[in-house]
Amino acid sequence: MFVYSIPLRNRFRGITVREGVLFEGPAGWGEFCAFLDYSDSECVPWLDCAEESSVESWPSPVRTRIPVNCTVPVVDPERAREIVLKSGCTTAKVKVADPGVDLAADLERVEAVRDALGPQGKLRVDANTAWDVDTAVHAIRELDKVAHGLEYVEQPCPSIEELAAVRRKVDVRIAADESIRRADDPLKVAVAGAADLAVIKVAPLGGVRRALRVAEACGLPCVVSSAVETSVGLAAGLALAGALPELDFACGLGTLSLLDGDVVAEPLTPRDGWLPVPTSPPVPVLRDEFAADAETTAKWLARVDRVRAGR
Ligand SMILES: O=C(O)CCC(=O)C1=CC=C[C@@H](O)[C@@H]1C(=O)O
Ligand SMILES: [Mg+2]
Repeated sequence: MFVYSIPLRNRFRGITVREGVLFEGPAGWGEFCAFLDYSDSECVPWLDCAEESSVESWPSPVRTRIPVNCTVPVVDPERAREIVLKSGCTTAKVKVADPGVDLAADLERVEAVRDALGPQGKLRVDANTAWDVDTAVHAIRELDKVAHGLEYVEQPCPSIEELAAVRRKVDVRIAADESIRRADDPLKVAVAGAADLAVIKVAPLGGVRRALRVAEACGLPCVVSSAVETSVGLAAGLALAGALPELDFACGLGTLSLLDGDVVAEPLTPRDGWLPVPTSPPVPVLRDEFAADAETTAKWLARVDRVRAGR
């Protein structure tokens, strides 16, 4: 097992360093990198996903490449513009509503991203559960105006009931993320009519096969998005996107650029907004540069043991 620690280029989701474990099995390499705020029981599907990659081959893909969005963290407008232009992507996802950041700053960031994308580009935002219903309705209307049309808003509020209420009040499509990846039952969202789209992440859903079953059962158009993994974990997300019977939206898998390094020789960095669908996980080159220190290594190995023991 190799425990890695890679700095992020910009603070994202409250973290500045990404950590995780890579391990090899008969079918190749898997990555276990559940965020540290996930409890041991919430980590079980993440470990299942890593094990699927290392012991089983992935289902056959129905496409060879995946369109991806660039991901814009909560940065100033100039940096946001730079990220979009450098990415080569025609779809951008902008993070909004971070703690302590007001709507005016979000509006400026979104305006800069629209400017960089041009009128044809698609622009979506992700509020990561930050708003209540009234705040969401107000913010979405304002953001939609400066964006000259939002493609969708990801997880504006925490609960399914709130998502459904916002969805009834705004014209912008609602995508569910946390309501799927941190839910006891990922299908409740669709049943409640709370979202127009499902964001599916391969690790929290327990691997490619299980995520395909969730996609089919929820019956909503899907966007596959990453958990900010190295190329080893991203490959599983691409295998999922490659195997989905239908894929009508760019996926949030262009996240390698959020990390200041990677563990493979040929990183899964998008070219002109596309990533290839791999048929097996890439083999990492285990360099000292990204090896975690002894304390971090011990922490992750103990976490793997606890998660294994508890399932
Ligand atoms: O969807 C993307 O463009 C990139 C992935 C991404 O935004 C996320 C990955 C992992 C955790 C998150 O908080 C975040 C998300 O909420 O979608
Ligand atoms: Mg999200």
